[in-house]
Amino acid sequence: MKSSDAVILINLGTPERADAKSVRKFLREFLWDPRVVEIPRLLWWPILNGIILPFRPKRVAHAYQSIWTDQGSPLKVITERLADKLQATLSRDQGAAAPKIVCAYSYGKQSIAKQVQSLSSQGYDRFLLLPLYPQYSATTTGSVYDQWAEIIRSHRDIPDIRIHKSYSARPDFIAGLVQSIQAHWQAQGRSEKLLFSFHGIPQRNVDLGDPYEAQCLQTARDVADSLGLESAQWQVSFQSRLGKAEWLKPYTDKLLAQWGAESVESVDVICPAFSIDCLETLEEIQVENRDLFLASGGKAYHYIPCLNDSDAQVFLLSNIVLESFA
Ligand SMILES: C=CC1=C(C)c2cc3[nH]c(cc4nc(cc5[nH]c(cc1n2)c(C)c5CCC(=O)O)C(CCC(=O)O)=C4C)c(C)c3C=C
Ligand SMILES: [Fe+2]
Ligand SMILES: [Fe+2]
Repeated sequence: MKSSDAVILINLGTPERADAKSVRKFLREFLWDPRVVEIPRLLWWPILNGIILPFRPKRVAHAYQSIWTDQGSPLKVITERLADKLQATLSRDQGAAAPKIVCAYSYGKQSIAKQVQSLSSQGYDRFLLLPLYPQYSATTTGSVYDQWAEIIRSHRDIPDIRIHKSYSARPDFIAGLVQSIQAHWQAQGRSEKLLFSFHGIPQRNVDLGDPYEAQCLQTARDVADSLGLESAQWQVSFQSRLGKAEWLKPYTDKLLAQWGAESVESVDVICPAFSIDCLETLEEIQVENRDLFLASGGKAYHYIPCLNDSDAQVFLLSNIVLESFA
């Protein structure tokens, strides 16, 4: 490692403000990425512009308002805080050789290309792109590879840029999740079921070769094994689907409603596809799905936060950084 190394922590991105206009702008860019929605452009354009963008932003802006903080969107606030902590830890341990840590987002402000350009102008010449997606999917990490290829294409003297593809089964990632669940159990007691709710993707993507589902199942199994759980005590599900096509099953909301109706009394939910708490965890899982479970007959529902800027997350990422530049 040398002092001209830099790490770009990459997250999905988020609207600039919690209003319909900002959400529309964000969704227009995000949902137009062919990695995210694989429907042919000629078919997708009228659906996006005629059905989704005129109506969805108002409803989603409401959801964002319910989680917004004085500093902005939780996804951005916590990602930046994590970068600061990682920088402090690496600077403490590596001194002058520590790499510079910054954040970038696939959609919205602070793009990966802009960060590479800004770091290059400051003299940094070796880059690690570190997408904060533990499990690889073409819909998320694949799109970071596309942006990496764009950067390469636009340079004559190509910069040294490496990417970390995934970390779904790394022992330090699994240990971080295990510690977080155990700490939750110590503080709040243990529920009847532990649910691993991952962000969904269309079933078709998996049929065409996306390894995301297999990596999610691996993460969950490794954590459950480390906790010594029996198969009846835990389950995997998939949340946040969009549109009418079939997505990965079982669906989190349907499963929770079914459990409530079947007299499952209490559930702990953790979302290991998300490194950082965001709309999909803080609103959909912590509020919407809690209400659903309780209304269906469940008695207690606990959401276990993402690793966020915890020591376990900083430890995991600093290990990845040190290995990448070794
Ligand atoms: C067509 C759709 C989508 C796919 C495929 C998809 C995959 C996917 N997304 C994440 C992580 C996040 N998604 C977030 C929000 C979000 N996701 C979609 C659609 C797809 N995601 C939408 C439309 C939205 C916006 C909110 C909404 O309109 O419902 C976020 C949170 C952003 C925030 O600002 O807080 C994250 C993070 C993963 C990991 C993933 C596949 C593996
Ligand atoms: Fe998403
Ligand atoms: Fe959602």
